Amino acid sequence: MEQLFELPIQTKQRNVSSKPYHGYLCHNLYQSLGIDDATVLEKVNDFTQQLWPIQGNKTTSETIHRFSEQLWELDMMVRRMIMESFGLEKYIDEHLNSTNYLLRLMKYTSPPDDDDDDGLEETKFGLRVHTDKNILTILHQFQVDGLEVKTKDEKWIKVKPSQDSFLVMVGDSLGAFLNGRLSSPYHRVMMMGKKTRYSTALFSVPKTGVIVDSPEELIDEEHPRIFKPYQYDDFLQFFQTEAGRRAQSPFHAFAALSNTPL
Ligand SMILES: O=C(O)CCC(=O)C(=O)O
Ligand SMILES: [Fe+2]
Repeated sequence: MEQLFELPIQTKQRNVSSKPYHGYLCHNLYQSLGIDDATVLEKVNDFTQQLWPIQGNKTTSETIHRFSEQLWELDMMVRRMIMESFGLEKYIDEHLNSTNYLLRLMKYTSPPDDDDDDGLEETKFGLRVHTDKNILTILHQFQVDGLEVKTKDEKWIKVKPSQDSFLVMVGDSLGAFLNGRLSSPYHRVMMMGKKTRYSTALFSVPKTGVIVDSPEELIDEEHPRIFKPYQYDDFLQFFQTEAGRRAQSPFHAFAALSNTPL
């Protein structure tokens, strides 16, 4: 991670993707590199080739690929368990095959010194409050904490850093697929101390063209359909619009069939 982020900004900016928000991102304390289809070695090689055009970087490619493959296994295991717990066995294969994987490597620098307390919160945001838009996210924060998750009763929980544990987070698209049986939690990153923070996230993302729709087993009189069927890329497009960016819950603004916030 250190080696990647030490590269000059012009180099990191060569990490581009055809999908919005899938390449290099940089704002305030946050920087992030994105690797589309990180479970496919050739695609990881394309990424390292973007950064090191002459000879690529075999060691980095292999490390990223091995890491992604193991997280991919975990992602599939968790999704399988979730589907089984809702009696959706017959959809498991189709569901597991309906996603690609985006790996994000993230670096957060420590906030500037600020002795007076005014406006302090603002400067400490590593990542603003959001829900993930995809299916499932497998997060890892290595040594420095910062990730906070909001509970249903509106309390912020700090996630303790751990070298050997991962956090599994439900995304909007899994919530929609399950007709609201699980919901995507709001979360954010707050940078408090003086240390640089590194984290990683593997996102399972609906493939282009796949319609995210709830199985009929999850829809009945007691559980009416909450979201319209949609294509993930259309949601990303919406998120790029003014209305999408301004909405408190962009996903709700895009796909909810009723106006009552969840
Ligand atoms: O860095 C983290 O721990 C969280 C990252 C995150 O929430 C995201 O990339 O969606
Ligand atoms: Fe997130």
